Amino acid sequence: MDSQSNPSTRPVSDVMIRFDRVVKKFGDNVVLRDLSFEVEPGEFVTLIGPSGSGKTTILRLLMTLERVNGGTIQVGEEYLSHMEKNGKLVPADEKHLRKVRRRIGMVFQQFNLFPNMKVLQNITEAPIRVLGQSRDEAEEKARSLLEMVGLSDKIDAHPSQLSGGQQQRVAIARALAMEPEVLLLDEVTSALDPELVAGVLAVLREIAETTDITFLCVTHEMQFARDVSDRVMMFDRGQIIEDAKPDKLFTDPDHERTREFLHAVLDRA
Ligand SMILES: Nc1ncnc2c1ncn2[C@@H]1O[C@H](COP(=O)(O)OP(=O)(O)OP(=O)(O)O)[C@@H](O)[C@H]1O
Repeated sequence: MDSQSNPSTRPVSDVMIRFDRVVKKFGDNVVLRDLSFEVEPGEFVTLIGPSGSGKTTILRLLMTLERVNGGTIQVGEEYLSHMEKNGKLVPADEKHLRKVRRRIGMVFQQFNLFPNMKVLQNITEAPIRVLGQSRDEAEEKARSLLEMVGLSDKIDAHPSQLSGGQQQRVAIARALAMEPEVLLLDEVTSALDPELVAGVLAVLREIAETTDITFLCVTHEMQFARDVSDRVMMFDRGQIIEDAKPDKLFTDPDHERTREFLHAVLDRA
């Protein structure tokens, strides 16, 4: 068996995210069935698939908002559900979970900004409280991030004074301020008016191209997925049925379900 086909024998330094035979159930509903996949450091991987197939569940497991019912998840060399103690794997405690969680940022469909804080404070709050940065350091970083997302002039605005697209760009800046190694994107444009989508996608594209952050992205924006992803995984009924480079998957998929899904999505667009 080559090392590619057996995730558990590959050196961990090659892998930023590893799901190894993960099972996730909600009651009798088995959402993920022995799911295994890996994402390399710096890769941009997109998950596509029908509604309800378990894509968001994958991201929520990585954020430790859900727990696995079987199998293991690793971020870099660290397990989410377990930690190493005296050479043995034991169940993770809260401190360990916080440490792993800190490596991961997430941007949601709903921007979830703090409504009572101005844009600047929305971005500096967590770096000051969680990373222990000084206010000056956090504000300097926030200013450069706001420039990156094209919102330098909104630094003193409140979220309610911004468009949805601008709020989402603040949410992206806020996630980046925590210096994540992994950024999870969950349908980040689906709550936006169509004319605001391009601005948000352009920002994400720039971040993907100019940083070494590892991305795991769930989206229905097929053109974006095709342009930005290193790999696209087609997900159906709790399993990856196809995992390929975007040009291959979008033009010549191997699996009939992928073909049907792409037709359905592109017909709707
Ligand atoms: N907290 C929960 N309790 C019970 N069932 C849940 C919960 N979260 C998700 N599910 C179920 O798990 C399945 C997968 O949901 P998930 O949100 O991961 O799918 P998805 O592929 O992201 O779908 P969509 O594209 O519609 O967001 C669905 O059947 C859903 O009803």
